[in-house]
Amino acid sequence: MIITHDLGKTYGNRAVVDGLDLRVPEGCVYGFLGPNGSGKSTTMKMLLSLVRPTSGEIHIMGRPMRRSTRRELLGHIGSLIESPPAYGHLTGRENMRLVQRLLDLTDNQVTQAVRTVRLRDHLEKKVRDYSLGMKQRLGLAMALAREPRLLILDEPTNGLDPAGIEEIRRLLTKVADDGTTVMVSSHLLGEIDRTATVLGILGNGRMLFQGTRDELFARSVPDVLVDTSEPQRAAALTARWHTSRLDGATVRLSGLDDKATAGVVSLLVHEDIEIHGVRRDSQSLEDVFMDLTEERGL
Ligand SMILES: Nc1ncnc2c1ncn2[C@@H]1O[C@H](COP(=O)(O)OP(=O)(O)OP(=O)(O)O)[C@@H](O)[C@H]1O
Repeated sequence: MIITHDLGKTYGNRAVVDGLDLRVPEGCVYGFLGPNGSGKSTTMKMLLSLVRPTSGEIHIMGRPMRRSTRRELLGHIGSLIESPPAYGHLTGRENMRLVQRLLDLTDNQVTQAVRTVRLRDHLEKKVRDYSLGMKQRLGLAMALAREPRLLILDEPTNGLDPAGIEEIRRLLTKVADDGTTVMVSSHLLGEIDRTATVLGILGNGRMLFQGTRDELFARSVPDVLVDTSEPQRAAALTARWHTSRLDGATVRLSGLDDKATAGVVSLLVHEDIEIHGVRRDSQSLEDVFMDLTEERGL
């Protein structure tokens, strides 16, 4: 649905987005993750022609994004970038009517969008009296009303309470089930992890990882835990080659593959250190994400 080649944006002499090759498959929920300032918003704005790329190419729905194709392509894309777009002094219904006129939509399209985000009972209220979650849902209804093939959402869960976050997650899954491809950004893995079928992780404007959750897990090497009667000495001996730290009576070693683990065990045995157990720690996806982003010094 979205393919970019070497997409880049430079402000001054700073590359904010650098050599990005995005692959967003049709029909997926693509979770676009990265710490604050990593370039997610800038990338999404380039996809929407709100920011001009410094380099690279964008293909959406199999067609290059150019001046000649932009209007038509954008007609198939719904988006929510930064704060919710509605006017506070108007009611939800009045805001939806504005969008309807602007995009020449049918009554049915508007009704359906409002039903999807479950705002039917709040349409007569002024938007300034909406909660943040309701404002986000109205923004989503505005993006959905045109029945887009692609939905691009920048941090839609930002600032929401757990119930609001759950509501957005549920909505995105439903929208994707109905056939719309969704690209959604967040700086918190936990907020979109279970909703996203494909993940793209950005750090300092570069793609650190792109693939499924299983593929992300497969790339990670869980810590090795060594139980021993002499943890201090074992940690000191292994610290020379590996990141090791004491965890009570256990030495925790990071980044060891199977061969390196065998090397460490053999070293400790050679030094007459009694080993009671060696095992791999279990990891959450959050750990993997943190490892990946911290590794690159973000
Ligand atoms: N118009 C601009 N001029 C100069 N620098 C900019 C401009 N827009 C963004 N930046 C810088 O580019 C970097 C990436 O910003 P961007 O908003 O794309 O990141 P982000 O990953 O979306 O982060 P956040 O979650 O904080 O929005 C930031 O350091 C930001 O200060």
